Amino acid sequence: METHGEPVISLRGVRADLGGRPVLRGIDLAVGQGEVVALLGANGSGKSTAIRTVIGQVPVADGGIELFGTPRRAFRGWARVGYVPQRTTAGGGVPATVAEIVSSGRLARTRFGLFRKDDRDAVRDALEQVGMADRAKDSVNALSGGQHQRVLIARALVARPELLIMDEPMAGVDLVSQEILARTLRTQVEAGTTVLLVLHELGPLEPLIDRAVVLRDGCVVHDGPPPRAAAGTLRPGHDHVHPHAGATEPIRTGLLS
Ligand SMILES: Nc1ncnc2c1ncn2[C@@H]1O[C@H](COP(=O)(O)OP(=O)(O)OP(=O)(O)O)[C@@H](O)[C@H]1O
Repeated sequence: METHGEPVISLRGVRADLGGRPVLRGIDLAVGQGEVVALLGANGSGKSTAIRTVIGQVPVADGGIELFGTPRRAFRGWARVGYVPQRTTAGGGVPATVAEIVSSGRLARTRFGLFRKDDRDAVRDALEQVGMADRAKDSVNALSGGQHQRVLIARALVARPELLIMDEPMAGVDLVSQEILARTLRTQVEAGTTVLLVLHELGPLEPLIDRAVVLRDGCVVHDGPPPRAAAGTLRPGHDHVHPHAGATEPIRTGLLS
């Protein structure tokens, strides 16, 4: 997939260690403006770690990361980036309302932390996009997993980011919420938002994905057209042999093994 101008995200030779063990072993990855790139791979292949190096939550042992053409260490434009973490601890008993959680994503865009009409409108718009406007005053602890995920996505969208980074947005999400999330993402992509997302399988997001990058054991083993889910090869525990467009040899991506 061709990229347009300077990449929005660029990783070059990125290495990272966790618990004294190498987890990323020289990752090269570029995401161009307006591109939608899926990061795929088996459990433990380093997908979450890769995106956490991008947002600065995991230190880089070697290599370089740039965001919007600026070295990550010098990057200050975090209001341009929306991040949806893996949904494990989110909410975790914190007594916050849906509107409060979403508003927290707007702070970087407010002037002096004061919420003006624009900011309140943005919170309402984001909640409407994910179909949660009628739950604004409810405690997040009263929500289902899928509704919770919709709130986290609204929080990422409320600052109107140019780049959206999401870690398994569909994991543990019911069908209704999956459809709403797919629709929300389509709206973002149509508006030109750049997207990097970790996925376990392409699923309902497949039509939106421009490129798939497959990790295995901390290395990129495929970077190109998304593997065809329709071929029925995305079975957990099996190597996925993907016939690369134009290549004569099939590429063993080890998608979910
Ligand atoms: N904080 C940590 N300390 C030590 N090791 C870690 C830590 N976080 C992750 N790891 C290890 O790093 C490797 C990659 O983990 P990572 O979460 O990036 O994988 P993943 O591809 O996102 O997997 P999953 O699909 O299960 O989310 C795994 O072997 C994991 O056990």
